[in-house]
Amino acid sequence: MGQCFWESLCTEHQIDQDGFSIKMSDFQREQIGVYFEQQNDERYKARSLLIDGDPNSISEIKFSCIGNVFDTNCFLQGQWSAANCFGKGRQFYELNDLVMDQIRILVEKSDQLQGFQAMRSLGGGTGSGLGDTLLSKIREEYPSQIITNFCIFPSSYVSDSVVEPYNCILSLPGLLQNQDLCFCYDNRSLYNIHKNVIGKATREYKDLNQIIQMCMSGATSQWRFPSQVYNTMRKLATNLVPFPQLLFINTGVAPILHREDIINRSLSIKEMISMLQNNRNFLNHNLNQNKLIDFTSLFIFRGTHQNEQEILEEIQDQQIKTQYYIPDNQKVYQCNQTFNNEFRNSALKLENGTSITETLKLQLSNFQALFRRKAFLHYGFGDTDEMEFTEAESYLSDILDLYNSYEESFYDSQYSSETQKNKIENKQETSFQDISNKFISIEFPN
Ligand SMILES: Nc1nc2c(ncn2[C@@H]2O[C@H](COP(=O)(O)OP(=O)(O)OP(=O)(O)O)[C@@H](O)[C@H]2O)c(=O)[nH]1
Repeated sequence: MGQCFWESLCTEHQIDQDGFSIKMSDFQREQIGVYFEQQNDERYKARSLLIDGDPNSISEIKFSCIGNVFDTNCFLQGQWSAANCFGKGRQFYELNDLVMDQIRILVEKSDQLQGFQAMRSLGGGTGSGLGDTLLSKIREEYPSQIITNFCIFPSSYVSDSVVEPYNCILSLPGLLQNQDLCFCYDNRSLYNIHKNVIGKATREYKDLNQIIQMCMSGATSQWRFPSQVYNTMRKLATNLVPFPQLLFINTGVAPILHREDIINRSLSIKEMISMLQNNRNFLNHNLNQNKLIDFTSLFIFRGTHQNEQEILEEIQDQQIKTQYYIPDNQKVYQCNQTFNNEFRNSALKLENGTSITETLKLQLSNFQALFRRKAFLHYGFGDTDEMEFTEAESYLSDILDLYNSYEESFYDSQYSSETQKNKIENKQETSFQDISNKFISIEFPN
């Protein structure tokens, strides 16, 4: 996932395998310092650390085509894997200090720190456990900085490890306490997208990651290229997260087609918006589409600039089914830089709303199916005791209740405003009063 992301960045900013710029345009250069640091020899180095318990996946990146874009100090690895266990991932004590030292060095090298971006999977022991420890250490040392997470949610469709729901749920309390924004990519939905939309049932990470690559490249494009809309991590986080703790972002992608079909195809805005209305194009599927509400959303269009007013009108026209909890909290950002320099145009919808709940509910029920039977606990979960399992379970249940209460309050307020409206209309008929402005009041739950 990390490799895909950095490959995209190198392609879109015209950086070659050794870190040299190849005909970089001013547009591509202007914000390049956000992700790359220019060395004295003109080469660009990624501002990144690659961390793992065991050396295998790190070696893969080190010897890949983008291996030279990373500084040798960026690769931080232990000697063994966390064996799919959250508690063991938290016990990589020797890595903690190493990583924090390198983070301090990277922070010192930056002129204007925007925040931290983490990429990890929640199903394995290292991504969940070590990720949890490191992010809480970062929060402790840099409390005012924004922390953005790009997380993969596990699925039995893709992985063979049965204890992944434990790791995922155990890592959620830390995620909610220490982070500001979390982009969620559900492996079950990614598998379904490949099977149902592209027509190729695959469990191969390289296939699943192609869609993730498009999402991550798009979601970070407003920081990487000159932009007026949410051009820092903080602006994106403050505008996409209206309620603390409801910080999970779902992503819709258009187009999702065979790569060969996409490259030479130009899609109209209307076609892309229509694709983004379809639940099948989201990285967290939710079948309960009619009842969903959006708190906030950002549409990102990549490719040739279009008239923004027309885009907004098209969104309004097509979004008959989507319900908005907060009025006017829907923004559009257009980026001339195309995805990977190969798509003519593409679009994303970053959405904070109740569509994410299906992924969370599924993880919770998979966790409960194991935990009720105390299954696999005898393998030992490192320093994690049963109380921590129970607390993590109730933490997520509370979050789901919160989503539910927002949904209910929205539909209650809609119902009461409908009743109000009917009353007003009845009154109009009899008294012929001119009521020009009708306001809909929205009640916020406690
Ligand atoms: N989509 C996608 N999922 C991945 C990828 N790599 C791992 N996963 C998923 O992430 C989970 C396991 O993560 P790993 O990265 O193998 O585990 P880890 O975090 O290194 O932890 P340990 O192996 O226990 O040390 C499983 O659910 C995998 O299906 C990837 O490149 N793409």
